[in-house]
Amino acid sequence: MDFNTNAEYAIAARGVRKTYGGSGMAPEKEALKGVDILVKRGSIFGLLGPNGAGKSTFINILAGLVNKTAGEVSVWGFDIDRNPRQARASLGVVPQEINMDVFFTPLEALEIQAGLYGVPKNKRRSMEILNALGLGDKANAYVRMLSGGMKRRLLVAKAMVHSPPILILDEPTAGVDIELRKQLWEYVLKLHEMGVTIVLTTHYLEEAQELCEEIAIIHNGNVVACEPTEKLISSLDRKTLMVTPSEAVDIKPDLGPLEFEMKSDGSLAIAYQPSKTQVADILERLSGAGIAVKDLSTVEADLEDVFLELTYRAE
Ligand SMILES: Nc1ncnc2c1ncn2[C@@H]1O[C@H](COP(=O)(O)OP(=O)(O)OP(=O)(O)O)[C@@H](O)[C@H]1O
Repeated sequence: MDFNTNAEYAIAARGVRKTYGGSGMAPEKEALKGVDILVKRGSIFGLLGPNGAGKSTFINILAGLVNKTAGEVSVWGFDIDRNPRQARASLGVVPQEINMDVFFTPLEALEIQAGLYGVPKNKRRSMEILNALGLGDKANAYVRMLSGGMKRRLLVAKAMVHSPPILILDEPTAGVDIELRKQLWEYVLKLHEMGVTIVLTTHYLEEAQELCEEIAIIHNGNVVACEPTEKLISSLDRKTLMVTPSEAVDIKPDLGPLEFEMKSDGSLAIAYQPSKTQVADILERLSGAGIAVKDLSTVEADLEDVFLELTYRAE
């Protein structure tokens, strides 16, 4: 990794460690154990990891809310130790929890937030942001009257008041139904099209696979992978061959060392490693077992397989 050209990166983190001090009976906790992460400018980057992996700790360090124990971090080219203000001004963070003063209207909430960030009145874009997030017609409604999905979009709006080039979303769709999730992503993608770099943490592998160009997987405070999504998935040497036999197979056929599963619709799902086994070999075994093939297709591994393999390897 090349850390000297930070200008190319929205976020460059090297050797980041965080040890939370113990208190009372609680021992010290090493939440990050030397994390290297590079996020390209203009990309959509996914930070994945099981509960307690260290994702929030990493984001809180970027946002200046948690002090790292060691390592270097720059945000939009600003070192978070030497230029904390510029670094902080370069990102907007959408928190996990909906924590808003429900007695304000969305417009007021944005104006207050802009004030906190010192955005001069003539530079504020509150209405523009509300419109972009589909909240224009709710500008003057009380926040407590908004639906859960609208409140989440308002959180995104609040994070954007100072026009940061990077938007960080911490578990933005946890507990959000599919329709609202789709809507939220539409708006986030709109911001991305406008040039905003997006970093999101998620437990939803499918979501990360669909949206993120690059993915880092954190496990137990270590980065176990940080690669373009496609590469990550293709690095996994695992595929499944789905076979529909011409005639129903009643008893479990003898396919030698091949691992397979008989599905309720009569098809066979045969797992194989493309580097070691050719589809032709599998077909030969099927033929040897007296199974004629009516149809077949291959299924690529997905992020879930990668995730399981990497986190398993890292145990
Ligand atoms: N303030 C704190 N003091 C002590 N330990 C902490 C503190 N904050 C987090 N931890 C511990 O550090 C580890 C990493 O936590 P962190 O919240 O960063 O994980 P995460 O990946 O964001 O998990 P989640 O997906 O549940 O939010 C966990 O073991 C957690 O218990």
